[in-house]
Amino acid sequence: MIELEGLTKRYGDKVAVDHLTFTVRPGIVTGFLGPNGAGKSTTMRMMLGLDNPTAGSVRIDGRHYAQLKDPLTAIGALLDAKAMHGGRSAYNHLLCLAQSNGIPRGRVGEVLETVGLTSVAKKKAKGFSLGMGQRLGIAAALLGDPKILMFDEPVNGLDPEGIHWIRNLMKSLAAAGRTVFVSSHLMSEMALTADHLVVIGQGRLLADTSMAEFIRQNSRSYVRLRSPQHERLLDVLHESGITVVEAGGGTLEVDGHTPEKLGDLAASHHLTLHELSPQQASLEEAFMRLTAESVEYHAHSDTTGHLPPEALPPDALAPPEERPGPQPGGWGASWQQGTDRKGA
Ligand SMILES: Nc1ncnc2c1ncn2[C@@H]1O[C@H](COP(=O)(O)OP(=O)(O)OP(=O)(O)O)[C@@H](O)[C@H]1O
Repeated sequence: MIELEGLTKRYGDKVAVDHLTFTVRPGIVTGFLGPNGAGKSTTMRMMLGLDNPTAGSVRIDGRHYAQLKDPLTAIGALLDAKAMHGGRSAYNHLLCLAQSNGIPRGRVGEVLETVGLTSVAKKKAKGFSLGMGQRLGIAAALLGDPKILMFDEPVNGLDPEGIHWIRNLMKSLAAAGRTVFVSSHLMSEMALTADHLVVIGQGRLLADTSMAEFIRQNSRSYVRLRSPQHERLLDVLHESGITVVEAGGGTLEVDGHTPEKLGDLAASHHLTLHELSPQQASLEEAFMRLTAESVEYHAHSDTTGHLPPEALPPDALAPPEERPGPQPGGWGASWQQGTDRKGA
């Protein structure tokens, strides 16, 4: 369990993390979301004792990080996959970590096997691709068989097979009773992986709730209708006092009424329906609605901080399997943190 209480970090005038209080519980995957610059990495660094809080505290199973004996056996983390000695082989990199934390040598081979790097164990890490580096970072996190695992953008650079693998790994770690805390900008991936969400914006807590509740509270649900007797259907709906939005392509959208009621209404007027489908917004849309006010870095010209509806991705309402990944250069495109900016 990770417990944050009033956690705050200031860099000069900049409040990077602002009185965060929440608990990350065992047995589930908790997703950590926020727009660029929201304070996620800073929060994770303070959890690992890499940055000192200006105020507040973090406890790892009841203790401050500095009080942990052999910290890798209590909490394993992937923060920056490139933060390793490139001249060392993957095996030696992990062996050094193991020796400094009282972890038996045999565990190195085990974690290399788990992440699929056994065949390149003797190769120097500087020749690794981004995806291989991520796998090595994950191996380091697993090395001490810790009860708590923390991953900052773990799928960054992984191919589809790798993404599938890390998703299942996180779920199985949680199912085994471990605490799993993961940040990602890939909303479709987060929707498939996390059970619970902590969302921050400009350093402040915006939500701490289950995935289902988060989407329900922050998104619109409606029914989509399509009929070859479009005009007649519109008339029937209007006559029944039902507000309709014409969504283009001959589709109609209705809020606040069940598919059953709308289907029965159409049938009672002998109207044919080619579509009658309940729609639930995606995690991406829910996230963008909640954080629109706190997005620091906009890719469009609106300076108010509000995202107009037309700025939402056109696929935001599509089911996850039909949604493309984040667009290059869009808000969803993640960028690897440079250590220079994080050095304080
Ligand atoms: N060492 C530092 N010195 C000064 N400001 C910093 C430092 N590290 C972070 N910040 C600032 O603190 C804020 C939070 O940054 P942080 O990297 O924690 O956000 P993030 O949510 O991880 O962002 P991203 O999604 O882009 O990775 C940003 O405004 C950032 O510029």
